[in-house]
This record gives sequence, structure tokens and C-alpha cells, in this order.
Amino acid sequence: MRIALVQLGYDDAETMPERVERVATLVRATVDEHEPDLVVLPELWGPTGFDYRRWDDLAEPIDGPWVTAMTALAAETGVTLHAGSFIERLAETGPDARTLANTSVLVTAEGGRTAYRKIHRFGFGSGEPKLLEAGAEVVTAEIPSGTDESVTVGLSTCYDLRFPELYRQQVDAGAEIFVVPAAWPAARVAHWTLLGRARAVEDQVFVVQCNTAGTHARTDMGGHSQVIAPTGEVLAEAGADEEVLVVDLDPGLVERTRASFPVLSDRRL
Ligand SMILES: O=C(O)CCC(=O)C(=O)O
Repeated sequence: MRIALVQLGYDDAETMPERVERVATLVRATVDEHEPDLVVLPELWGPTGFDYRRWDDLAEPIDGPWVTAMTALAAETGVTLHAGSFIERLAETGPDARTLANTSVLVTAEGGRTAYRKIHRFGFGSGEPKLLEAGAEVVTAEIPSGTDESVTVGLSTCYDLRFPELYRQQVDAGAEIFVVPAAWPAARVAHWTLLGRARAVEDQVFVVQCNTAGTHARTDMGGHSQVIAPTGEVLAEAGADEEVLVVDLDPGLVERTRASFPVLSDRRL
């Protein structure tokens, strides 16, 4: 299975429509050059990443222009696209009296769609917890792997990576690859790489982490997207700047790793 991670770099000058156009061009070029089965984009790259003062203006419903554009892009290029996340305007006010969510979207070339609302909100009282509803559902999806077998991916977003119990629930739901889009700051990029490896080793899965590059909202982004094998081996790691990372992986390694070192069967619940 070939996966391409688009570690997008951006600043505050580019508008959301300009960035959507640029990303579509990048995805088309990546698919033409590398023929991946799955393309992954980072968290909130459309609605300005960390600039949460603009989220309300840029929020869209799940059937709005951004998701429609990403669905069309997957159909046009014939790939499964994890489009990263956007600010979703919810149809109803949630339990925390908010009408927005940080929602990741995975679309297939055939038009199938899986959405995941970020469960752990980052900001310690400001930003996400103040403005967004928390997701309440653990989400996995079966996607094509480039062979006759499909593969099960678990969806999570950025700060979620700090909460191992979420990933154990994804394992219980059959996840073989954790896909984690992020806008993870440079200041804590060592945590990003360490926690990705930890999740891979403890859950014996592949971890695909697609971060953001550049500087926006006065925050330097950390880059260093990476793909980790179920053994903990780093299969590929990006630098700090915008970059497309392409990696081939064998989903069968999950089962082989678990069979040869069956640590998950020693869990005590
Ligand atoms: O946990 C961190 O250090 C970064 C998390 C974050 O930036 C986010 O979830 O948006």
C-alpha cells in the first residue's frame, strides 16, 4: 500500500479558496507522480489552522463547499483522500452549547465518506474547548489497500495523540493503521514524534502522522510528519518545511508483528 502525506506549509496571507486550489494542484501532481492508494492532508489547513478567531466565519456544514471539493478531488484523481480536518458547522447545538467541531474527513474515489469529530480539544480553556463541541465517537473505516484486501484505519486528530486510551479503542475496533492529521507546533515537535512511535509500539499498528509546516497565527508549525511500522521502526520522516512524503507499507506486518510478539493478548481489562 502506498501512502502520500502532504505536509502543507502556509502563512496568514493566503485565503482559504487560494489554499484549496493550491492543495488540489499538489494532490493532482502527487497522484500523477507517485500513484498512491491513500493521500493524507493535515489538520485545519483550510480554515486557518490555529487562528481560531476566524473559525466561525470559515465554518461550513458537512455538505458544504470544502467537503464537496475534497470529494470531487478524490473522484477525479481516483485515490482515497484523508482531507485532514475543517471547522464543521453543526446542524444542532451540542451538549457543551457549541455549534462548531474540528471534523476530519476521509473520502474514497467512489464517493464514500467517513467523518471523525476531534474528541480531545486543545487549548486549556481557550481556543478549541471554548469554541468547539467535543466528538464522542471512536471512528474507523475500511479503505482499499492496493490489493484485494481492504485495510482498517482509525481516525484521530492532533492533540488526540496524547490520549492512548482512544487508540486502544481503535485497536479493539480493528484498526491496523492510525491516521493522524495535525497542526502541531514546533515547540513540542519532539512529543509529536515520540508519541507517534509510542502508539505504534504499544498498539502494534502503523501510525501515519501528517503535520503542518510554515508559520501561521504567530505559531511556528513543527513539520516532521512520519510513518511508523508496528515494530516501532520509522519508515519515513519529513523535515520541517513543506514536503510530500511517500511511503510503501505492507499492512500484513500488523498481523505478523502481533503473532511473533503477542503483547496485546496480555492486556488485563
Ligand atoms: O498537544 C500538543 O502539543 C499540540 C496539540 C495541538 O496543537 C492541537 O491539537 O491542535
